Amino acid sequence: MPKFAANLSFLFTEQPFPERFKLAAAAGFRGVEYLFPYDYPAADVAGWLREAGLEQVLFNLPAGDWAAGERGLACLPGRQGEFAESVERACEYAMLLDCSRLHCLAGLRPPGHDEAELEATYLANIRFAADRCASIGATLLIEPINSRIDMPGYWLDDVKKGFCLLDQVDRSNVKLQLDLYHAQIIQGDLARTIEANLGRIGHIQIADNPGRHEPGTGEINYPFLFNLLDRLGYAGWVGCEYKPLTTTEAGLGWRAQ
Ligand SMILES: O=C(O)C(=O)[C@@H](O)CO
Ligand SMILES: [Mg+2]
Repeated sequence: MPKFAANLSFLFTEQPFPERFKLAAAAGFRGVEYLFPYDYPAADVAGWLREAGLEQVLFNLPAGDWAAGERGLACLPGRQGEFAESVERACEYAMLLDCSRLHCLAGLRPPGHDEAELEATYLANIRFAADRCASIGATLLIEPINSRIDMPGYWLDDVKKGFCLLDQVDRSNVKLQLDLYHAQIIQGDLARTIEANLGRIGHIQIADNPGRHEPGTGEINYPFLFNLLDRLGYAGWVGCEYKPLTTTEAGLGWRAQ
């Protein structure tokens, strides 16, 4: 089986954020990821990781005004200064948390700008972020997210577009974050997509479809895909980014199958 990381924005939400680290460790996870650490001092988060014996696998760059509905800054013309600040803040946390993967949200398609302008803005921002990440030994991840159900208006909403952007960015420390739940909604053909692009995939996330619940609750054949990842020698992490159908603990049985 691959290495599974608990996503603490989705799992163990029965308890406050600081408590979730030890719950993840007690449930057998060795790594954690979450959306954002910025509500807490990095030294506190580092302490929770250390006490639980966990590796910090991944978190996101600040993504604009999340509460107001923003979902990243990278494709937004006119927001480059704020984007640069978000890169700096994420890198400060990554160094203190010893985290070598950062995910950069693309943003929602803004009205009044053509596709060429959004793409040029995105590519320039991603190259800037990649070079700063390289200076601390980190990989920058970009993730296709479905815009049909979970994030209407999201700009990077196609898996092929994600791989095409990787080619254009042309930085060896930029990889694709393949969230198999989103990929299933966007296009399916999961096994072939993994097999054809393994070297360009820097992180994987899982949830079943429909519902975004734990593996085994929907149409995706996760035992088959986990076997495939083992057979292909995928050495990265698989983030458990799903909404437990009932409780987190009750929904962990799929790992033993
Ligand atoms: O929504 C997802 O899927 C993610 O991986 C998040 O990090 C994006 O906010
Ligand atoms: Mg995801």
